[in-house]
Amino acid sequence: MESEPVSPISEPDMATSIAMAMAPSSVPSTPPPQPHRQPPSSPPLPTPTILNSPPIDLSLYLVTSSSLLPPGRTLEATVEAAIKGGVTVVQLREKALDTRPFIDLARRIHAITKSYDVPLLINDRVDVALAVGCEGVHIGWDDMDYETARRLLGPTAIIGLSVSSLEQASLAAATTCDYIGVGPVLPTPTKPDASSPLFPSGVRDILASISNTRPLPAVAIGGISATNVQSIVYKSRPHAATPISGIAVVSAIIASDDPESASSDLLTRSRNPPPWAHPPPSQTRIFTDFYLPLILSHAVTTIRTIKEHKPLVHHITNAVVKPISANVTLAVGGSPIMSDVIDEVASLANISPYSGCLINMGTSTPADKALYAAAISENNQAGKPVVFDPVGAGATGMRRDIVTWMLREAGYVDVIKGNEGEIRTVAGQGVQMKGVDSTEAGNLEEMVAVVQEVANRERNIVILTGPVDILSDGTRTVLVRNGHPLQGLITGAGCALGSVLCAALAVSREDKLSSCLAGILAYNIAAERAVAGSRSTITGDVKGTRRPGSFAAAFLDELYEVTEMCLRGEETWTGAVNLEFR
Ligand SMILES: Cc1ncc(COP(=O)(O)OP(=O)(O)O)c(N)n1
Ligand SMILES: Cc1ncsc1CCOP(=O)(O)O
Repeated sequence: MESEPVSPISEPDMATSIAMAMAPSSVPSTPPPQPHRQPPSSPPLPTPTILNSPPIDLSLYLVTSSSLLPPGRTLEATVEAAIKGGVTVVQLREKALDTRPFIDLARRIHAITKSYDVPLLINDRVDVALAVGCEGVHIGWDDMDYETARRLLGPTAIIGLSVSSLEQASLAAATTCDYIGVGPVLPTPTKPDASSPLFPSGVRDILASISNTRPLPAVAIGGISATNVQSIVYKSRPHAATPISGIAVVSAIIASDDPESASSDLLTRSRNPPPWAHPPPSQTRIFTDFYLPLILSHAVTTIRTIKEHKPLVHHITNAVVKPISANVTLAVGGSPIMSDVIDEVASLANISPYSGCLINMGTSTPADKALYAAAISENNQAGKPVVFDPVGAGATGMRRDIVTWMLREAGYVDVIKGNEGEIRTVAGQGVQMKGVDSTEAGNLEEMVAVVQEVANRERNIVILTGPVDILSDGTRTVLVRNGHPLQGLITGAGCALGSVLCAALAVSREDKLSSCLAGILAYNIAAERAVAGSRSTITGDVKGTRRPGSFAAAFLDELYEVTEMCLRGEETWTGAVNLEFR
């Protein structure tokens, strides 16, 4: 923001400044003709001025749209309630209004915003801003060009520009605009003519692209609601550049029956770091061979903590894998519950300090989206982990749509676990899968890159399971070469790993990658021990197996044995680990 005071613009001056601005800046302009005036329809208004505004607080930016008001509510009452709830900027965006009623409405709204010291900006219409004397405008690339708007409004008016691409970001950074509105973040019915959604990772790329030239204050806009705001703010945060300064919303406030609470809820959620946030990379365990003993010792502690706290694992999963998932959860010390009832998700998310939710879309239908959204939202709010297994993600268009919706709109998932085809689908690669088995056999280096890319995009943990399991949080990556091919012959062995990951995260969330690694190591080494045979601490027998039926039972036994060892503080089983750090 520039801080020079500006002299009030009187009406004749306004006409002069419009004419000057329209003329090429190098050509001296002749005095404009006196504009034709209509008789005022109401008593004369005070001379309009563009105020000398203090630096703008973009935390919660309300954009209006009277057409979305609930029946019986006025825009004036909604704006006032929203300001009481914490709105820090108001933009009047009334596409259907002609100039006269637009100016009249703007004057009424300005009287309210001024009394709360909240800036009022006008969407698109520099003439309306000048007529009303409010604090500025928001303009897009089809509206009046920035330089002209600035010349008309003066140096201290607030002018925001829309940014929907890297190119527009660089054009905006070359101006002296005060902020940018970056969006649409998500698809939104409020602006049907909007360009393609950027999603949080696109917002992040835009912020990063201007961070070295002019790191402009930015608000994210488009499809933001109470359920996704924390996830959007979190995922759109660049690692090494200025984050967004706030969020801009239309329907989440304007269409609400209680705009004051809707606003205060949005503000609180957008300001508070989400309970599921990762610590920054600088505060997480270093993953190198040198630290292997520490990493393994942490794995043992994590598993022991599962046994001690018996976390509740709420499974929203497919019928095929429910028995093995429940048995695996019990073997590692967790407490399984299978429930697909939407009314239960809030209670289950809050029933115990140690719980988590596993969403496995093995037999999903679009009707399950409401259940998934509620489960994610409740667990996000409770700070409980959500593990997502996009089973068969690439098999059909319906599954691809559910995955896309889950990751973009439903909230935050801490872990995405899948086979190669599923993770490639999540990455946006058009993989056609047969049934729910992975059909691709890409090279390892490329798969590592895909896992890292998705983890970085989603700001979470991504696990690709296969002959080599690849885990990444976007910064640290581990390859696990433990496990046995017989795991692939047991229905649900892949899905039930999700139960262990969820149990591990339910008891230990400070370093989610380490917790997931603990779960995978115990799981895969149990499989190896089931094949090789180990001495039972109960019967003293040593019995290995090479056949799937007996493997299923032996695997469960070994999972129990390995996790019981952890409870006793024994680390010997970790001698079998075969890890590679990237
Ligand atoms: C804060 C904010 N950001 C972006 C927009 C979109 O503006 P624009 O591209 O001019 O589209 P319309 O709003 O005119 O449809 C905005 N209004 N506010
Ligand atoms: C004006 C605008 N610009 C980009 S998206 C959008 C509309 C946002 O509306 P909502 O908050 O209801 O999704």
